[in-house]
Amino acid sequence: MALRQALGRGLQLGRGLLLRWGPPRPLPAALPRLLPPPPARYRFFRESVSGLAGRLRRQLLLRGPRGARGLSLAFGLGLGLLEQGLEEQRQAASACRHIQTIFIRKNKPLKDPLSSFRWQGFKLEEYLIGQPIGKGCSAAVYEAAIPLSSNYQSSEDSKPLEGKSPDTQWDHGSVIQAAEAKPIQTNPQRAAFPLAIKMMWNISAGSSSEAILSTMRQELVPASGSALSGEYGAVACHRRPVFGKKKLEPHPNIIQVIRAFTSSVPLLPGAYVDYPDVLPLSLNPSGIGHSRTLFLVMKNYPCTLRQYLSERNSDAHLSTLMILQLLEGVDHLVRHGIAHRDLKSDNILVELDSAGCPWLVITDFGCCLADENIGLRLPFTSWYVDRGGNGCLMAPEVVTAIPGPGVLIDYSKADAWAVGAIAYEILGLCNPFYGQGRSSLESRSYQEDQLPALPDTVPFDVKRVVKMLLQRDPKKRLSARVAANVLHLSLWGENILVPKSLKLDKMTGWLLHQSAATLLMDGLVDRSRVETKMKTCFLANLEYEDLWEAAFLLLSWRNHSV
Ligand SMILES: Nc1ncnc2c1ncn2[C@@H]1O[C@H](COP(=O)(O)OP(=O)(O)OP(=O)(O)O)[C@@H](O)[C@H]1O
Repeated sequence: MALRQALGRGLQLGRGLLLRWGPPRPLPAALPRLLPPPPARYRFFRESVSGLAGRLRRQLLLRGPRGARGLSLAFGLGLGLLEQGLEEQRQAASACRHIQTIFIRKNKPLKDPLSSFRWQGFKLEEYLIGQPIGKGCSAAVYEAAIPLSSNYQSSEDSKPLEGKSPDTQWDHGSVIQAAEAKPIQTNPQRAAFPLAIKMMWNISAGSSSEAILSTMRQELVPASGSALSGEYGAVACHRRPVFGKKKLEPHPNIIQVIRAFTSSVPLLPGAYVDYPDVLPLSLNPSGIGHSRTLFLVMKNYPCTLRQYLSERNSDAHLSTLMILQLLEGVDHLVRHGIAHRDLKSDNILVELDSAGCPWLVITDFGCCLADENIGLRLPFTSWYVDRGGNGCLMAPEVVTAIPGPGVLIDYSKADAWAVGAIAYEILGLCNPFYGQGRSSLESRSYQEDQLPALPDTVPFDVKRVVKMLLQRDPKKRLSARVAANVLHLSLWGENILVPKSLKLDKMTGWLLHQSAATLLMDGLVDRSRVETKMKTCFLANLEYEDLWEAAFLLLSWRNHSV
């Protein structure tokens, strides 16, 4: 029954796609009812996809002013591309736009763990806080739950925050010392604590809510629309831009902060061992922290990318999917005029989808550049200007910049460079910019030919993408979008990437086929699969020029390698 409903929904959405290209040619209304018994299901599914894609293509052909004849013209790469009539290109661009419109709506993150607690979670007292999960330079992160949540199971390790004195509340001895020492959490533990609370250390923001929110505003960039609407932080939603600067639309590969509020600093497990100096006077007579600070509530992820990679060897396909997800996340940021500036494997969280594929989300926006006025071009007028977090993974154009009047640092490809460096870790090697000794490179001074060779098991296209992401010159470097498109085409577009026969109509047909298949997969199999999400991202960001650039690059690399 679920299968039928899903197929019905996929076909309905496909119909929506058809409607956009002209007079509807209705699909047989009885199609979902014709669903054959299980053994034939997948053949039927394949045929449905082909049929739907064929219909989509025919509608597109019929719609153009010059009709099908126009599209039958050869559309090649290189010179051939230049000779094409504008009309054909316009049609392809229009097909991309229409596909994009449909998939943008579908490119939503999964339900957050507090979606059924609309009016809850805006006060620290509502949470049950468990053990520390990790800490960085500016915060400690704890597992958490709202006690009434349906999936909460009481745990001996946790006690409610309210009504306990700091001294009796926690077992200070059972503290996990550092993020990297923590093994990947087991499922029962995470089921008891579906949330993670990040408690910022406040040593310079004062104790008023406004000052805290303003000073720590970068942390709020990935906050959802309702995250700040609680009374406790005394911040109304309409004032959000003052604190959050740019509003970032949700994305499957970007963390969602689902609640954010200020509160008094409580004594949490491990505080005296892990961060005694940043505690307020009331908790530690020699502490320099303020009594109030910012709390951010997120989904609790099982591990960071660093932890995941230290415990598992991923095959080439999974590794490519991981790099692709980071590129999709970075592209989303660039589109919103935001640079993360602190990408590293500790700032990427991982969970597994239902097929066991790692799902990556970029987190920790504390160092990001997200300014309405300057966008991605930071005036670098003195050494006091903050250039971001992670010195080792600072792109060459950022790390070598010299301040002066009128100097601007362009961050539009800086995060893409960091993805290139992290790709080494994903592909099973050490990050070339982390190591010590002679084998380590510095982003300030390395030459591209010094980059370590990637193993033979890494697909050729992936090797080229990594190399092109690590180009010193941002003009020669791939943008996150084009790099992502190259990987998408490499992963699922193999049959259209035939030199000399790459034609416009073939590409458009392939896109329509992918659209129909993704719509059906989304409803039919499991929408929380990484592969389906990635295809949705690809189709939601479809730009004709970027796609051709990616196809052209791929073919030219392959031609040169022969
Ligand atoms: N939502 C989450 N789910 C699970 N673990 C998390 C989550 N958020 C953070 N962590 C863990 O806490 C650690 C520290 O978090 P985070 O990087 O946000 O802190 P930070 O102080 O801002 O770090 P940095 O030193 O990079 O500025 C992470 O490396 C990770 O191990």
